[in-house]
Amino acid sequence: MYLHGTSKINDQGHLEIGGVDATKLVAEYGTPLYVFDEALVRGRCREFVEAFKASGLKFQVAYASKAFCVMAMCRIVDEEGMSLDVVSDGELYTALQAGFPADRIHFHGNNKTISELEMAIDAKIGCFVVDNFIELQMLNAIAGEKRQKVKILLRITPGVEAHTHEYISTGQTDSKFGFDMGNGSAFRAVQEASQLSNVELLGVHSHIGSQIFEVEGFRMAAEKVAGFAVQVRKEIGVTFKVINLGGGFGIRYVSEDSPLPVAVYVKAITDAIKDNFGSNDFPMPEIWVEPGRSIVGDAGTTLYTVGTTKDIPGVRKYVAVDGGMTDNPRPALYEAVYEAMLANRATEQQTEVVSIAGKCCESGDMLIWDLNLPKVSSGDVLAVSCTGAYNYAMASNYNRIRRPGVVFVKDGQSDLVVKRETFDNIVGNDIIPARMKQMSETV
Ligand SMILES: Cc1ncc(COP(=O)(O)O)c(C=O)c1O
Ligand SMILES: N[C@@H](CCCC[NH3+])C(=O)O
Repeated sequence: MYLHGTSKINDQGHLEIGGVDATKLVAEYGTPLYVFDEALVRGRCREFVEAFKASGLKFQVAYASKAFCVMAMCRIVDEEGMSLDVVSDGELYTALQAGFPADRIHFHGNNKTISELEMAIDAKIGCFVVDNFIELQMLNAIAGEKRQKVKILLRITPGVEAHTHEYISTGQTDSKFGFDMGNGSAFRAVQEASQLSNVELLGVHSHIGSQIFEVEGFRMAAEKVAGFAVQVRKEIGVTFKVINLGGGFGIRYVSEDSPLPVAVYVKAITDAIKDNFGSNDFPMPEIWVEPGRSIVGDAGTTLYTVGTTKDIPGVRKYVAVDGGMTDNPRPALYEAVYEAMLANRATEQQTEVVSIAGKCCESGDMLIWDLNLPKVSSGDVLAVSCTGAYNYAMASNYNRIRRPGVVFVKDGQSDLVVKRETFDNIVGNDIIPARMKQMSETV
């Protein structure tokens, strides 16, 4: 398993993260457990901020909180001086409860409800990323009722899509998100927005995909957005002050993955903006990005306890852990691949190939296929790396399994930042109608 950030193997032959022995974390907090390497998270935030500073452009780095949104994470993002992107009232509420400055919050989403818009306007958030014409009119109307003028970006689909390792230039992009540039709706959206009295159009936003390993797609997107900006300035006299190029920067899930250093992605983006805008007699816009996975992905490790095994000679050995698709749905959803090791026997020779099964009542609940490990026993601690993004965030209570706790580790210290769910959490919202209580009492 690739050792990320501060992870290392200590003198006891155990995995250690943030200076804390994984077996100690298991003894203290139980399993499954999400463990975050806080120094790695902060380091990534700083890499983005420093790289943008080096460009000399005005910028905002907004952490895409959909990747992992809990109050302690919002505190880190605030302390690192970044902005925060939310996509629902739940994420907005989490940020506000954590004391995140509202004016650095950006609100995304293709179907924001009236109450979400009201909540965000009341909180005086920094920017709405408007996705469609209905939202644009709704936002203008609600802002008017509240006697406010709100800042917006328009989300446009520039016709560049990243399919992990390659990019396609599509004419009319088939996407549920945003205003299409190809069919003219992006242009109409700018016309419409610029005439509304309760919105201030700052510029446009585009997001081309996720887990991207090259810079080419960002360059293509910057080029197309710049072309659009120039056209808009010429034909309707509207000048974009902000260009947001979204997120999508790739991380190393498995040893074969080779993401670029953050500074390389950022330089490519800022160079593309400088090239395309500088050469078109256009005032240099502010550049915003929204990294999610690349801030938290490889900082997360999930610790599990090994339970049962099933050996089918000549076929496969299944090793079951006490979590699975409920805490990490990505293998089942996307065939995502992960690396893992025995955290309590990290230096032992790998002698068998096993497949890691979850505990859900579902054949598809497999975390890792064909993993080399030392001979595994019940009670061993399995550490799966790179589970920081879209794991806790997408966890579920399928089979009424309680969501794990989350711990931040740093400099030999561990802090619980999300408690493990309790049985009360599981039944807490259930209601037995009175007539059923009466029936059971009469039986
Ligand atoms: C609009 C938008 N911004 C930012 C992100 C964050 O992407 P990533 O986690 O790949 O950086 C996403 C998710 O893909 C997104 O849809
Ligand atoms: N949830 C996805 C990424 C979606 C990003 C949101 N636009 C994942 O786990 O990789």
